[in-house]
This record gives sequence, structure tokens and C-alpha cells, in this order.
Amino acid sequence: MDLKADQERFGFQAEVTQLLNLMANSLYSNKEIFLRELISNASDAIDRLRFERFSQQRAEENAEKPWIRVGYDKDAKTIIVADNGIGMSRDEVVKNIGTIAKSGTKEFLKGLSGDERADANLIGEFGVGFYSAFVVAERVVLTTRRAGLPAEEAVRWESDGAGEFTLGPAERAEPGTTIVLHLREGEDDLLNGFRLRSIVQRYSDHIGVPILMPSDDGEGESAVNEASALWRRPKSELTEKDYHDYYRHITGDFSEPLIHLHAKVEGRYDYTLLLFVPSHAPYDLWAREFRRKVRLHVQRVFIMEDDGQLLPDYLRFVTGIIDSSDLPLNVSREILQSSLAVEHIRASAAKKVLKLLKDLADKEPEKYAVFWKEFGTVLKEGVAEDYSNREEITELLRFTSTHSSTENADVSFRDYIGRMKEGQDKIYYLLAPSFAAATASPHLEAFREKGVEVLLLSEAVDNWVVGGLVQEIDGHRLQSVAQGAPPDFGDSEDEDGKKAIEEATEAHADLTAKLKELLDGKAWDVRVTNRLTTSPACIIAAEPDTDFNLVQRLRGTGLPNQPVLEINPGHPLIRRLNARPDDPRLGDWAHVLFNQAVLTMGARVEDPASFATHLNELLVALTEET
Ligand SMILES: Nc1ncnc2c1ncn2[C@@H]1O[C@H](COP(=O)(O)OP(=O)(O)OP(=O)(O)O)[C@@H](O)[C@H]1O
Repeated sequence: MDLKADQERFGFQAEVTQLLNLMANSLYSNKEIFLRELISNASDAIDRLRFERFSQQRAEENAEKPWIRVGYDKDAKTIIVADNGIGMSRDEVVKNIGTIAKSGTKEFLKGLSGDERADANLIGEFGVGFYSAFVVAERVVLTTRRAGLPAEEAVRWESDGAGEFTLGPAERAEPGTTIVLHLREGEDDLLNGFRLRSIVQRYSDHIGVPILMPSDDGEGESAVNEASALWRRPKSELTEKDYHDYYRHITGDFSEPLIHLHAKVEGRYDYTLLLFVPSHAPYDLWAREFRRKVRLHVQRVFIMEDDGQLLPDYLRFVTGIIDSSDLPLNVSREILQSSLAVEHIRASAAKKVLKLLKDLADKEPEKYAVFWKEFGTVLKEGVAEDYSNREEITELLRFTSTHSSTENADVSFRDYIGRMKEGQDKIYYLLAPSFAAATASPHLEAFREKGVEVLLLSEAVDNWVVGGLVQEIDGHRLQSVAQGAPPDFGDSEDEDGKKAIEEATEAHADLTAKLKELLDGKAWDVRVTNRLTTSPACIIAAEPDTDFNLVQRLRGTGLPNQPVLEINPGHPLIRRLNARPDDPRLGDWAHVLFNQAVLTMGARVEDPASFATHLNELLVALTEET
């Protein structure tokens, strides 16, 4: 048949062209990785073929053993990578090679900074895989035949990576894919058996399929790698580098993982875990379609990527392998959903990850700080999501606090309790829309003066954490400094303070009653407080009311349902108002006091025009007086 005549031309998707340009520049310093990427794809293709055979319950007896072959031709200046995996049909080639199907590609490309080193990392994480061939090749020819399709339905894809590719019919004796790289000028150093073998060993030793290369004497071929599933090998045989290489293989992430967990569990259910916590959050961690990266294997055979069954959502940053010996090889999603083994694995894997994090926090706090910065917000979801591990998760939480006044969240509940003042029995916190708003809040005034630490919580999820889910730690109740009765510090000074407040309350009874009347419909109550030292007033939530709810804060004015105006009897303004009970401007004062307190808590004034009018009335009066 005249293969050439049936060639068709296609243009690359714009993003592919952009990526190819970027890669040529960013990845060149690390050009050897093209081999790792192609071998990784070959190994995935073999996994997928096995899985397809198993899931369709096609007998595997007649199937050839899986292999990946790496070869080179000095005269033709080519490197060849071939596999007997699942291959691709014509439609699949068009879909997979020449376009980038992954969602978020455009956003990802926009996010690149132009800093080549940083971008190389990002590109690695994004997984450009196949296209890295063009870093060393001026032309790439891919011939592939989909398993299940006849030999004549193979496809030949060819491109010089400059914006177009051609597609035509081909023949391939068996299913699988062969990729021929025609090397660029100056890349001859790669045409060397020793060099290629050492690249394969360096990057792909962990691949569970034999990678065959011709022997140097040209006679026969041999496997270059160990070819056993890494996680099945005893820990004592594995080095950190083996783990890192494997991590890279499954994630495409160039940076080293923060920590890993390798455990063989035997008992009612037998399974092996090889799990990693990355050292940085993937760019799409918060995307709704975030793809989890825990892979389920059954007796070493890749079955599927976890879709939420193997680990709870709040551990979605964990990546790796779970290999079970108790599930059937033809397991389906439905079986997984109702499988006791899966339920058991999920619970025990979550516990193991939490224990791993606990050890990291105890033994390597700097590393834990990195973890917390990257994934703390996700882990916090666990407080709501995982009742059975709530205590363990609570121990892992870190917050900012008035103790260090830096934006680094490095204070645990335990640290806080260790620093509690004598007589203090509550754990105080402040919820605010941002760290800056929290540190500037008047609610902290008395706590600062007394040297009582307050946790500063400014993430939306913190609301749920402290707003009911975690109510007390080691017998210490959590208490918002912006809610309920004025603080009781429990010291002897406080006894005097309490008395002073009682007296002040009495002495200001007339004023507070009037203010309450004037603020009818706005303030639920008005009272005297010991909470303040420098501000004249603040707003707090009444005890049974919910705290300043950040979620609400994003929508409405951000005020609690029952806002209480507290006034500081020591402030000159309050003293003056109290001394002049018949001040005709008391109405203006009431609104100005209330609204400035609204502003200092980071909420919104409901009626800014009326606030301005009241303020102007007072200013006019002031200019008239002077
Ligand atoms: N050797 C192969 N056999 C079968 N299909 C392949 C092969 N190489 C690539 N493909 C197909 O082409 C797609 C694109 O490959 P590419 O390496 O660009 O990205 P990827 O493998 O999906 O992503 P990543 O590299 O992040 O894992 C693959 O998902 C796969 O469907």
C-alpha cells in the first residue's frame, strides 16, 4: 500500500506550540529527562493494557510478557523507544499527541514566570511528557497500534515540533508504540550504549517492567533495570534516591517529596502503602476537578487512580501507591465502593498518614512548617470531615498568635496551653478577615496588656474549626475574644477589675441605656467593658450568637446577628459623654461610636451616608465651639 499518499496534515493546538517553545529553553539543561518521560509513558501504556485485559477479563495467558526497548542507531542518528503496551488508535493519537487534553492548561501557561529554572519545575509538574522528545530531536516519528485492532490499522505520526504534524497509516506486527527520535545536530553524545544505559538506570530503575537494551557486543539484549515493583521491595534495599525517582515517575514533580511512608501491612487485610507528601502544593490543589494522585494496584497491577475512596478528601495532597492483595483483579468502582477491604485500607491509611505528620511535627519542625504552609488549610478540613481522627488532626493544627506576631502559623494548641498564664483556664482566639485586621483589632487590647496570648484565625475554614467542632482541648474551653461576657483572667488584679467594672456599669447605667435606645435596631445591647485599653468602643457577639462569621463577612455587612456595643469607661470620650447626660448630640455620638467599632472589626458600615452625616454634625459642632 502507498502509505505516503494517505498522509494528512494537522496543526498543533496553540498551547502545545507554546509549551514546545518553552521547553526547548527551560529543559535543555536537563535534556536527558526525555528518556525518562518516554519510558514513563511506555510503562503507563503497559499498565493500561494489563488493566484493560483484567477488567474485560480477557485471558492473559497468550499475551506476550511486557517489555520496553531502548535502542539507538549511530548511522541514522536515531534513538528508539518502543513498548508493547496498549498503543493508540488513530483517534487516540489525534486526541493525545498534538493537543493537551488536561484542563487548566491555559491557566497554567499564564502562570509561568519567565524564570527558566522555576518554570522548568512547573513544566515538570504539569507533565509535558512526550513533548520533551523535541528537546533533543528535530523530528519524531511515532508508530502505534492499538491493542485489539488489526496490524494494518496502525498509525504513523510525524512532526518536527514546529507547529504541525502528519498522520498516516502504518503497519505494526504487534500492539504497542515505537518512537523514533531523529536527533538534532550536536546531540551525538547520546548515541552511546553506556550513556543511555546509565540514563535509564539513573531515572528509570524503579519501573516495574523490564527495560531492554542491546548488549554492547551486539549479541542479544538484557534488562537494564530491576523491574520489580519498587514498593514490593524490602525497605532495607531501597535508598532515598530510589524513592525520589519513583516519586518523580508517578508525579512528574521535579522537586523532592517532603516525606514518604512505606509500609507493608499484614493482618486481616494485606496491603502495601507507598505514600508521599510533596514539598509544595500542586498548582491545581484547589481546582474542583483536582486529580488525586493515589493509585490503586491489586497484586502489583495498576487498577485505577483513586477517586476519593482510598484516602479522605482532606488528605488529597498525598500521592503514591496502595497495593492490595485482597481485592479481585477485575475490581470495579462498584466493588470498591462496597468493599470491606477498601474501607479498612482507607481508615488505616489515613491513620498512618496522620501519624507520619505527627512524627514530622515532633522531630522535624522546620519540615513540618513547610508542610503546614503548603497544605495546612486542606488538613484543617479534616476537623470537620473525619470525626474519628479529630483529636489527631487537632494536634496537627497550627495558628498565628499574638505570641510571635508573625504571619507564620506556628503555634499549636499544645504550645498555647504551655504558655497559659496562671489562673487562665480558656484558650482565647480571634477570628478576623485577615492577619492584619486581626492584629489591629481592639478586642486584643486588654489581652495584650495582661500578656495573655490570643490565637489569630483568619482563614475561612477556621470558623468551622473553632466554631463548634473543637470545643475544648485538655479541659480548656475555646473562647472568642469577640464574643460573650468580658474576659475573666482569673488573677487577683482581675478581682479588682471585676469590682471596677461592676461599679462602672452602675455609674454608666444611664448612658448605656440611652445609647441602647438611640441604637435601636443596630446594637442588640450596650454595656461597659474591661476589654479595651485605648479604643473607646468595640463590637462583640452576644454569647449564644455565632461569632463574627467569616462566611457571612464575605456577603453581608459582616456583623454578628446580635452585635453588642461595648464601651470603655476609661476613655476620655466615654467619660465626657457620661458627664453630660443631656448632650443634644448624643444621637450623633452613638452612631459614630457604633460605626467606628464596626470599622475596626473589619466589617462594613451598613449605611455609610448616615454615618458621614452623624460625623459631620459632630465636626460642625466642634468647629462652632472653637
Ligand atoms: N507509549 C505510549 N503508548 C500509548 N499511549 C501513549 C504513549 N505515550 C503517550 N501516550 C498517550 O499520549 C498522552 C500524552 O502523553 P504525555 O506524555 O504528553 O502526557 P501524559 O503522559 O498524559 O502526562 P504525564 O507526562 O504528566 O504523565 C498520554 O496520556 C497517553 O494517552
